[in-house]
Parts: sequence; structure tokens; C-alpha cells
Amino acid sequence: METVFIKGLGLIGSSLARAIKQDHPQIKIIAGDIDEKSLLYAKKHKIADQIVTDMTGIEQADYIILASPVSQIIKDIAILADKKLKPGVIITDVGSTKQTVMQAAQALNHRSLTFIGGHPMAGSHKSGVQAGRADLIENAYYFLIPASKNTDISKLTWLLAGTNAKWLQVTPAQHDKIVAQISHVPHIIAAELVNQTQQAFKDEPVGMRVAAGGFKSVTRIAASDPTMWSAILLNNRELILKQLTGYITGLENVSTLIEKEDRSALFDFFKRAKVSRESLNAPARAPFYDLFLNIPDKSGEIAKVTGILAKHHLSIINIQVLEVREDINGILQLVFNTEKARDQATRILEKDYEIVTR
Ligand SMILES: NC(=O)c1ccc[n+]([C@@H]2O[C@H](COP(=O)([O-])OP(=O)(O)OC[C@H]3O[C@@H](n4cnc5c(N)ncnc54)[C@H](O)[C@@H]3O)[C@@H](O)[C@H]2O)c1
Ligand SMILES: O=C(O)C(=O)C[C@]1(C(=O)O)C=C[C@@H](O)C=C1
Repeated sequence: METVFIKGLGLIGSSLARAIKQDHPQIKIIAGDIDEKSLLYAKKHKIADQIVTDMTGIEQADYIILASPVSQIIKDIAILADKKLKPGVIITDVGSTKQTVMQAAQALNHRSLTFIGGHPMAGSHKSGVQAGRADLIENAYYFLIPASKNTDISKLTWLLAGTNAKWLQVTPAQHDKIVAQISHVPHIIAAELVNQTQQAFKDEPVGMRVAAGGFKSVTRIAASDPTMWSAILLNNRELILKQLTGYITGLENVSTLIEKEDRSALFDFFKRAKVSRESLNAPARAPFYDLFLNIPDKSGEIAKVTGILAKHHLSIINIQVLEVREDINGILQLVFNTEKARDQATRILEKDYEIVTR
């Protein structure tokens, strides 16, 4: 029986525990947390099999998941570097910054311990074990940063397969640059907007109460955990400062446009944002695989082609006839959703038809 030790059984740690339990019920989960109430909740709801307030039992673990605030993850890595651990153990974390974590993980190199930095790009402004869900990370990107080029990530992705996350390998620097812009700076903006609004409404208590969709959707993340966010900001300082400066400059530019009553520039400002926002997370166009056949312009010919494909259990997702003129052969375009299906169809149909390359 394999064992997973999760240190920090809050929103993310408990979501991973739930997903692991669902996918691999045979795996034993030991949860380590300083918050006893969270541990008791986890035990009661069968999220963890064993609960500890320290690292007891970590030496039995085949996998160690560090899921406390980033500053604590870094301290835990240093502790693990000198601890007796099971040979072959895979250590990962879920911290929201990666350069300082991967730097700390170098302390594990001398013992040939496998460290794979991790960061699921899903979460919530809610924290704690009760907020966790097995499907929290479903369909979300999950950054993986192996400590070395030769690190095998397959055991870790097997363990976490129940999350149904989309794995994405990046460098620590790439990771921190991306998340500074799309996660860290937005959290600062949301928090400051709430603080500034609170200040602006000191003499207008009804102001906050009437806040509607706009204010609420921009500031939802201002309710996130302060301990977690101060740790993130201090672990990605330089990139956050750089991107925050860019944002402040942007705000100053808009102020100037308002001052100058530059309607067309303001229109352009909102237009650019609207276009970008509307294409956010747009699914990449699924690749299609085309096959072009030269077919005689005879009745029943298309049915013959589709009949051959059906006989070989090959399904097409689109079909159309191109360049058809009387008495002249037509080009039949067949569209498949996999390269394998298109290649198989090519091999079968080339016996009866000329394949046209385009
Ligand atoms: N919240 C999110 O949206 C989100 C998303 C992705 C990654 N992360 C990262 O995941 C990590 C955990 O975040 P979370 O949202 O689950 O926070 P959380 O507050 O819900 O959980 C953190 C847990 O760590 C425990 N903890 C704190 N110090 C500890 C210590 N010294 N030893 C053991 N346990 C300790 C806390 O008691 C708590 O149970 C953070 O590093 C965060 O940056 C968060
Ligand atoms: O959905 C939210 O509330 C989040 O803030 C999740 C969120 C983010 O999108 O910034 C927060 C921190 C992470 O490290 C990853 C995801």
C-alpha cells in the first residue's frame, strides 16, 4: 500500500487528498497540519486516514505534498533535506510561486531526492479544509516544474490523475512571470480597491452596501487569505513590482485621457480590453485532418466512399464536394478528427481513388 503525506490540509491540500482518495482508494493519506480542528474534520470526513500535527510518519511516505503557505513550504523543504525519508520518495508542492521554491529544493539534490514543483491554476478566495473539493482543479492548468531535465513526472501525474487537471511544464522564471501578471497583481488590485473604497465611503456607509455585480466581480478575490497572499508577494517580489509599475502607469495614462476628455482614446482603451477579455480562455481550435479525393462525378459515388469508411469503422466529422463541374471529376474533401483516422482512410481509399495533395 502506498502512502501520501500532505503537509497543510487546507483548500488545496484537502482538494488533492479528496481527488487522490477518489481515484486511488487503496492509498493511505497522512495529513499534517498545525490546525487540529482541520485535522479532526479531515479524519471525520475520511479525507485523511491518519492525522498528525507535525511530520510524524513522513518517513513512510512514497509521495510528499507540501501545501501550506509558500514561506512554510520553503522551510519544510529545508527540514526534509535533513530528514530520514523513504528511498524513491517523490516530493512536490502546490505553492503559488516557483523560483524561490525551486531554489530551496536544490537542498534536496545532494540526496538524489525527486522534487517536482507544482502549482494548480485553480482555487478560491475561500480557505481551509471545509472549502476543498475533489473537482476543484478539474480542467484547470496545473504547472509542473521538474527539478531536473531527467526527472520523471509520470508517477506524480498518475497520483494526481483524479484531479483531471491539464499538465503544463514551464520554467520557474516563466511560471513566476505569468502568475505575477494574471494572479498576483490582480489580487493586489482587488484588495486595494476594497481598501480604497472603504476609505472613500467613511462618511457614506450605504455606499458599500449597494455594491453590485461590477464591484463584486472585480473584488471577489480580495476576500482571500492574508497569510497566504503576503507569503506569495514576498516570494515573487521583483516581477510583481515590475508588473505593478506597468499597471500604475496604465492607470495614470487613463487619468490623463479623462482629464483631456479624449473620447476616441478612451473608446480605444475599452475596446482593446473588451476584445482581449472576450478571447480569454477561448479553446484553441481543435485540429482537423483533411483528405482530398478525386472522384468521378457520378451519382452514388459519395455514398460509395462513405460506405467504405463505415465498413472500416472510420468516422468523418465533415464532408464536402469542391470544384464540381459537369463531366469533370470532383474533389471530395473528407475531414477526420485524428491524424491516425485520416492516414488509415488514405490507405484504404487510395486503392479506388486518386488522392489529391493540397
Ligand atoms: N487558494 C488558492 O486559490 C490557491 C491556488 C493554488 C495554489 N495555492 C497555494 O496552495 C498553498 C495552500 O493554499 P490554500 O489555499 O490551500 O490555503 P489554506 O489556508 O486553505 O490552507 C493552508 C493550510 O496550511 C496549514 N498550515 C499553515 N502553516 C502550517 C505549518 N507550519 N505546518 C502545517 N500546516 C500549516 C494551515 O493550517 C491550513 O490548513 C499555498 O502555498 C498557496 O499559495 C493556493
Ligand atoms: O479563484 C480564485 O479565487 C483564485 O484566486 C485562484 C488563483 C488565481 O486565479 O489567482 C489564486 C492563487 C493561485 O495560486 C491560483 C489560482
